Amino acid sequence: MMRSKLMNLVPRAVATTSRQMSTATKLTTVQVDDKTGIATLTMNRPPVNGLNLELLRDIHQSIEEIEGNKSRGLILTSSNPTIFSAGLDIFEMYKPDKERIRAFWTALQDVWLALYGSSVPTAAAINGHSPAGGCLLATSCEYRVMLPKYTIGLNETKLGIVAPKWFMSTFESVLPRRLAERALNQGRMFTTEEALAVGLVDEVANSKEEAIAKCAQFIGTFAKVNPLARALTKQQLRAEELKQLEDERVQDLEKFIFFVNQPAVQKGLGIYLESLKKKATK
Ligand SMILES: CCCCC/C=C/C(=O)SCCNC(=O)CCNC(=O)[C@H](O)C(C)(C)COP(=O)(O)OP(=O)(O)OC[C@H]1O[C@@H](n2cnc3c(N)ncnc32)[C@H](O)[C@@H]1OP(=O)(O)O
Repeated sequence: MMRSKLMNLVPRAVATTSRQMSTATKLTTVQVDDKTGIATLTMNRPPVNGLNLELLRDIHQSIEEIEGNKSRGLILTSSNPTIFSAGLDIFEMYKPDKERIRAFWTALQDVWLALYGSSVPTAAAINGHSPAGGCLLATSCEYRVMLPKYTIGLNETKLGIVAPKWFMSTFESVLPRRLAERALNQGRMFTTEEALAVGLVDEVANSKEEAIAKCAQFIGTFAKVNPLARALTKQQLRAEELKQLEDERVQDLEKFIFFVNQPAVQKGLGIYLESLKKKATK
């Protein structure tokens, strides 16, 4: 999959303005800085950037667009001032529609394969909370800059659900194995400060603009590196995890469908949704 993307790695000419590649009618926007050639992909699904089918499809399309336009890098961020992404939209999994839930999980697989396997350098400007699926998106990138006083982590066990293997291996590609295992079992959410201390994020910034600038600086470190050599190196390092999901996509989908339809899981998701609603009315 990544091999075809490598064809796009011919350096592009740089101009001095920024241009909008996607329209705001979608749940994502892509803005390319023509000075740096770096694309910023912004998630924009109020209220919390819950990853539903449509947002996942738009994220996937935007990543493909960025790959196709020979951008020099991809920065993932959110238009919400306090939330990067609340993770998977629980309404997609609670009392699910039979057809839609299959499309939903397939779209999530597509996004992960495209982002984790992206041929361009990737960074996340984490400008708010980033639980579960939000953490998956951030850790699929090569670099993370986070704003203070937010939280990030894979909290699935706290919801009574189990993160699939590829969520775990993405997490483990960033954190030491022992720490990743403990955090996954605990469903631990790290504060920005804790995330920085353990290496779950690389830097802290005081504003979204600063976070984006730091991400761009990281991407800039590859300016003098041959893009094809860099992409092939990244591809080799990530090949095992990517191949595992590519080979087991159907089984992964069936496993998810079986799991999510278990009465105990449905009950747990219902209780969790109620607790989120109660929190909102307090
Ligand atoms: C079965 C196998 C699957 C394995 C993989 C699963 C991966 C996942 O991603 S599961 C989802 C995990 N996500 C969470 O646990 C996050 C839950 N949300 C929160 O913790 C908070 O909402 C917040 C920190 C993200 C934001 O807090 P705050 O700014 O205070 O906003 P509210 O809590 O008031 O939320 C506003 C609004 O949005 C609804 N909502 C929040 N998160 C989700 C979500 N993930 N899915 C659907 N809806 C969500 C929340 O209920 C509020 O709704 P209203 O009360 O109707 O306004």
